[in-house]
Amino acid sequence: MESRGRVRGVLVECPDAGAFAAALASRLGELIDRALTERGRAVLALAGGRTPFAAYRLLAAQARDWSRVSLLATDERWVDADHAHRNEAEMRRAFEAASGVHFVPLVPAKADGAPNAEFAEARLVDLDAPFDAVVLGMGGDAHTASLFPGSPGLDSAIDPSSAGSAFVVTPQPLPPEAPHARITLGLARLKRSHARILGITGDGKRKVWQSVLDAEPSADRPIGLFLHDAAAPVAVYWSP
Ligand SMILES: O=C1O[C@H](COP(=O)(O)O)[C@@H](O)[C@H](O)[C@H]1O
Repeated sequence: MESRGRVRGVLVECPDAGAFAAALASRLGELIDRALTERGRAVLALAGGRTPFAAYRLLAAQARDWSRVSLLATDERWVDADHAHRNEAEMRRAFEAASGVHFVPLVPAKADGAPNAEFAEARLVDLDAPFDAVVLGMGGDAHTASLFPGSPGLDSAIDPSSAGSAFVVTPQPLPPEAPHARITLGLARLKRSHARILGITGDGKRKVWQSVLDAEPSADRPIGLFLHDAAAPVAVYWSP
């Protein structure tokens, strides 16, 4: 436990990417097994992007009854199910070893027409209990999930009085590595979890994380809306 900025929280510093993946997979495995023991079921919302995927592959190799585990992305790109930028598709590949695990999509298999959150909301109706774990990532602009600073849709997605759990956010500008509108879980839904974890790697992201802690919470740095909430602490996993 250590104090950073004005926030107390857990920081797990790992010496390298392998140790980061192992530590994250181990913690997620503990959280899943606790949920299975206590509730007979586990539901996790997992970051997409790139950073956590080695951890997901290690997690998937752990032995347990995966048929009682459901996974969804914290956010999804408005693309078809087989698109290379679809977070869910990448997760399905990472969890191939986890026989029987369930995936809850946030976007229809054919992402036709204007992006909308109706499909996601319909899937989330059955997942009203707190998540067992939420894994967040963070971009260099301090976005998390698809809560992109300064983007259309952000205000509703971070407003605790907004109805619903899922929102359309269109990053502005569109990130070159995944230039798509997004469906993201909102701030309140992401916080409603038995555990919140942020996974980041590299000195650049560590500096962003520290600068967010040192600043007042603001919609300009959406990850700070989690990191500054003492009522919903975030464990941070980091490696160079
Ligand atoms: O677009 C996204 O970016 C963030 C960060 O991704 P990373 O590749 O820098 O780890 C990710 O957490 C989010 O789920 C994803 O859709």
